[in-house]
Amino acid sequence: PRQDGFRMPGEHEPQAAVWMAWPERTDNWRFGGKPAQTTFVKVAEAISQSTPVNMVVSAQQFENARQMLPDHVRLVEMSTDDSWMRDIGPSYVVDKDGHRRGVDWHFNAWGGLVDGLYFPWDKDDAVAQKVCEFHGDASYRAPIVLEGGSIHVDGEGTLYTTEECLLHPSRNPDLSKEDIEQVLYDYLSVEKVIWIPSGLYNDETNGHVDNLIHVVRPGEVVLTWCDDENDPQYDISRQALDVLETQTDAKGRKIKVHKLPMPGPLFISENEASGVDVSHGMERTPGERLAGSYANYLVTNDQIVYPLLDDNLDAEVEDLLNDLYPGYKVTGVDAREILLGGGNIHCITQQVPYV
Ligand SMILES: NCCCCCC(N)=O
Repeated sequence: PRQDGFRMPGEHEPQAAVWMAWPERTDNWRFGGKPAQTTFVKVAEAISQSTPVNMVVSAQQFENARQMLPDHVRLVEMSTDDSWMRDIGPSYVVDKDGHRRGVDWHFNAWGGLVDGLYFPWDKDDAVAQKVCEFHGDASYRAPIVLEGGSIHVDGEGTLYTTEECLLHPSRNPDLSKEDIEQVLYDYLSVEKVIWIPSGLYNDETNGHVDNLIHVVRPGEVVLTWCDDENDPQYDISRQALDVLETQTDAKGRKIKVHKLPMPGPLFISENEASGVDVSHGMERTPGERLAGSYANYLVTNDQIVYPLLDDNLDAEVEDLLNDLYPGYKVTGVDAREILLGGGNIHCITQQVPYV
């Protein structure tokens, strides 16, 4: 049903909790998921300085996760297929009277039987409703396949996404661009969708927008930028800039674009690839180009938690984020292990709005 009066708040708005899901899938996380688990602990510890963290974990990993995580991180036993809470969790909407509910998108592991990353994905597809159930919030099944990492909103009617992902035949092949826009209008109360042609080069999610841009505040975004005209990212980022600079947002504002340097380029090493079980959906071969992006950070209450990816650029990015987010705490976490799994800090987190 339409979410009349319910809108998806921006990530910069107050949050009650952030959800994550404990990594253990050995065909996505190398060496039995141990390095990734250590990284997830660091991300959870950083976020929990600003917002309570709930960590979904399997029964099998419960004891280990309990030992590795600080006591103030709450564990919730729940079945999943993998750990991408941005994509399998609910996209929360709120109304003016302090009510909230979750939009529960269909999930098909980033492409289903066309170019999905694993099979099956039914446990992941059930997570959004269970997260809402935990909070005693209603959830609404939306009539399209969509991952939360493929959309960014400003909370004031504008939604940013990529055509590469939302119009990919592996998601909703029977729906037109207009049909998909209508669902976004109906379920998130957005008034304008800004369609960026492609996402980050070689991103296995088919170019999720959260790996290319982030919304700093209404009317202002960061964009992953590359100045090497021989790099495939060069044209992709210029196409995105062209769209962002020629469109206006839902409130008629010109969009201010801040360039974030692209890390690397980064490639998976022999050692890193060797620790992953063989998989039919995910490429983890030595020399594979990694979809690294500093835009894949989480805004959570008074803190920015961003990925440390490239020794030559991390400090510059921290300065940029400090300039863009005055008054926020800016925390970097070494995110190489998350990147090896195909995403980053924004992809492994999902916020619940404070109402
Ligand atoms: N291997 C799966 C990678 C999923 C990345 C998720 C995201 N929101 O970018």
